[in-house]
Amino acid sequence: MRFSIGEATSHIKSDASRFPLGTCTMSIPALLLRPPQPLLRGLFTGSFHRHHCVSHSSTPRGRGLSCARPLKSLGFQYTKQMLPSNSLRREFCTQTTLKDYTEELSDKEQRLVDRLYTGLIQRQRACLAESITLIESTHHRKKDLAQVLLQKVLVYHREQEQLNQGKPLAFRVGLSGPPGAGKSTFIEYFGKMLTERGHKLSVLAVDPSSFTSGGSLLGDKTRMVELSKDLNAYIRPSPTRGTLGGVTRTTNEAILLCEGGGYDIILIETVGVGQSEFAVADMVDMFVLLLPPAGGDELQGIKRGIVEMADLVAVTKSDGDFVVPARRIQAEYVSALKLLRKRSEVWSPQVVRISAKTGEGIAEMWDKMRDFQNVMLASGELTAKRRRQQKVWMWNLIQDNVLEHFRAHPTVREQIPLLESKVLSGALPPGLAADLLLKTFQKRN
Ligand SMILES: Nc1nc2c(ncn2[C@@H]2O[C@H](COP(=O)(O)OP(=O)(O)OP(=O)(O)O)[C@@H](O)[C@H]2O)c(=O)[nH]1
Repeated sequence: MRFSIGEATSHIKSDASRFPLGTCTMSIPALLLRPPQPLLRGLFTGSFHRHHCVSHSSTPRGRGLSCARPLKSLGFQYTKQMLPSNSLRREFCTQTTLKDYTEELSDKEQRLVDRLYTGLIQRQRACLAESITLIESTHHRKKDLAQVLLQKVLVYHREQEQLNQGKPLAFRVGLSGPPGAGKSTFIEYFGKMLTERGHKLSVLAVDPSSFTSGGSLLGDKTRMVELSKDLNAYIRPSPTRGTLGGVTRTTNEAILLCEGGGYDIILIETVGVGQSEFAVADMVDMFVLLLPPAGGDELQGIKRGIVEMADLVAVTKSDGDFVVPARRIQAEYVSALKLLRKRSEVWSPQVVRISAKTGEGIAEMWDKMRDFQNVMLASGELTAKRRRQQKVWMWNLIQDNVLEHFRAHPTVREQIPLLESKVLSGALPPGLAADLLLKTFQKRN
């Protein structure tokens, strides 16, 4: 009896909620949400064909172990709890072969993926840049190729983490602050300090305005002139494609590529006035907020929620005439943070003062960041946080995908304007309109 991994992955997807966190170790690559055809085929060439998932009569039904090897070689790690019942295991393994419904990657495509992957893990910046461009592509075939590449990188990433005694390969830091807070001046100084200390730093700038303006303000290299010339630093704008899910997906995937490319500190920069920092906070180990030594008015744009997410607040420009206001802001935030709900058992958010002009406080700030990383790692909170983030990431992608499918459904699309106008005019309650649309969607699915 033959079974398909394609079916199996969709099974994992539909049953994800049945496997409680902690009973299974499974990375949830984006591909599970819309397994692209060439991806699946790309993954299963080689070992899959050799370990073809055929359940012979001698194989006890339900053991399902004949599929373990190919799955594992793809980076799907699981424990027995992932296959809790015989029937589930049977379903998992009783399908048609993947080969039957996937086409081959063309030689050219295979060569492209291989070249990017090899270049990436050999730490070639050009290959990293090209790989990120590939994952950002909206072209459907390129999106598929990107997923093949990502899955390869994910497997490599996991191997490297195992070699590193299970410790994360990189420290992921989110950095936010209002316009003019001094983010780029800080990153320039901080980045140089880190590369001089032997680190490899990647700066991914998430710029919500880039979608509408067509440009990338944060990723603009003129903002960090010195750092952009540094061979141990890589600066990259991360366009959002206008959706929160867009931020999550592209940036998350870019993080993975940067880590695969040997960068051990990943800085994700956002402007702290929109929604993107909330998405970014769900993909970093530590969230740092930069605040200028300014009065309430200038900080109006900063959302309260952002302060609550901060593990460290740095008051910038603490030099010259700004020292006094910087001290005042520091004291205000120390008091404010005390009132916030504790988010960690081992870490309380701190407030420091820095100057990227004089360099004062920046080495100390880095020490605090390392302290954070160490205590969070030692307590297990960092690992738990990363696991939670994987789940959030998965659900963000599901939400995005489901909504996209829903809106693209021909009958639903046809009915939306009418039902919307009825809701607007008060002729139909929103709940009923939603039910009607959902029923239409379900009927055709
Ligand atoms: N005195 C002083 N000025 C600073 C410091 N850091 C930045 N500035 C100044 O503050 C202004 C804004 O700095 P940027 O680094 O461009 O701020 P940003 O947060 O990147 O701004 P956006 O690019 O608009 O988001 C510039 O004029 C800097 O020269 C500092 O440590 N001390």
